[in-house]
Amino acid sequence: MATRLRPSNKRCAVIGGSGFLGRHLVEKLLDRSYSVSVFDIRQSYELPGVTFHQGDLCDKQALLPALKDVSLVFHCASPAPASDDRGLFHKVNIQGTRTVIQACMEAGVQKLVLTSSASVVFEGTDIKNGREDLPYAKKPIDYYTETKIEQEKLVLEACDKEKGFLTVAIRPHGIFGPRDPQLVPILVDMARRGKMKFIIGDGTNLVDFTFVENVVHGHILAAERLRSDSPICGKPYHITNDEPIRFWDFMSEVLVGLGYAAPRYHLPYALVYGLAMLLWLLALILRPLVAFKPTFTPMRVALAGTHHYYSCERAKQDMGYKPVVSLKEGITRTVESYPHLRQGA
Ligand SMILES: NC(=O)c1ccc[n+]([C@@H]2O[C@H](COP(=O)([O-])OP(=O)(O)OC[C@H]3O[C@@H](n4cnc5c(N)ncnc54)[C@H](O)[C@@H]3O)[C@@H](O)[C@H]2O)c1
Ligand SMILES: CC(C)CCC[C@@H](C)[C@H]1CC[C@H]2C3=C(CC[C@]12C)[C@@]1(C)CC[C@H](O)[C@@H](C(=O)O)[C@@H]1CC3
Repeated sequence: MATRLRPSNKRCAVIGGSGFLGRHLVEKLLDRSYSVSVFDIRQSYELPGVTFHQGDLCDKQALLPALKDVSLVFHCASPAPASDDRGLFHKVNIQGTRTVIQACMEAGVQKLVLTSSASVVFEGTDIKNGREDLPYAKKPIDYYTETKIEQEKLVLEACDKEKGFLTVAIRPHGIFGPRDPQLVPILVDMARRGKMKFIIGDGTNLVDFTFVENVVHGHILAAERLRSDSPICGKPYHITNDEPIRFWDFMSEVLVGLGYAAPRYHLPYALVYGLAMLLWLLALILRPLVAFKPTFTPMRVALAGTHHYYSCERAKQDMGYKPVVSLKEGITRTVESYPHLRQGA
């Protein structure tokens, strides 16, 4: 029996749908009666009703079948920030995003929602209640951020009402939640290796951490409000929990929740950042001989030791955004979702 086609505005594709954010987004879209196709370089799960297309987003011929009869595309694919692979970031986040835009236009996609990052304006100095009109970082701290800036520019510049191709960029910050591959698992690994005894700086720096369901909510709000008469066309939007928290309080709540000791002893921020820069340089010089990835990268230290939280006022104003899960509930649900990461597990 032919599958009953949903109205075109309920047919979407999620590029990067096998990932942490992507899978949560796919699950919520299914709940909201979208038909969903996933395009990803790997398949990490099966879900009834989801059509998987496996391939590299840099390959337009591989991408096009996933965009057939689709009006809305979410692009939330990126190499993992920890890979620190400049060539890969450029290939996927810049060249690959050009390919995504071309494929969307060829396939007649009407809306493209990009998952950008609030860090596109972060240069390692304090940002307090930063608004979207802050300039892009002139000296991004890492290659990942460097390419996320170019990626966002490409997508927002591609917005063309005359051609009926509308785009918007969502800038989450510090996404956490069940199945997160890079925040809690890395934190626990560091704790297990005895590297979480120290607080970098005075421990009072406020930051945004955003529970994944709030990020999903922001993406779907943007998608459903993206119309030619909408103010959001071609613009970036911060999506956070709107509850800045001390970075080290968040770390401690997660660690203690999983049975590990909270960091106790303070180390001067400038000292740790300087050491991280030296280690990064050493790793770069020795790369042809030996590959090692420092745990304390300049970006991680900068994020751990400075204020960086962002205003969601524009998203509240233009999309009616407000978080659907509180930080406290998000932390509780996240800790409960990682029994295998508990101390002694
Ligand atoms: N995790 C965070 O804290 C955070 C914060 C802000 C923004 N973001 C952005 O959110 C998006 C999703 O991040 P995540 O944390 O879910 O990461 P993730 O690594 O879990 O998911 C990324 C997905 O992209 C896929 N992918 C990578 N290269 C690909 C390619 N060449 N072709 C096809 N698929 C490819 C991966 O297989 C993976 O499934 C990314 O764009 C990231 O920059 C993440
Ligand atoms: C130095 C240690 C104490 C830090 C240990 C935890 C870190 C592994 C995470 C703490 C903040 C996280 C973070 C990201 C990656 C993992 C952490 C550094 C991002 C850089 C991931 C990519 C996103 O685009 C960034 C964003 O703007 O949201 C994240 C910022 C927070």
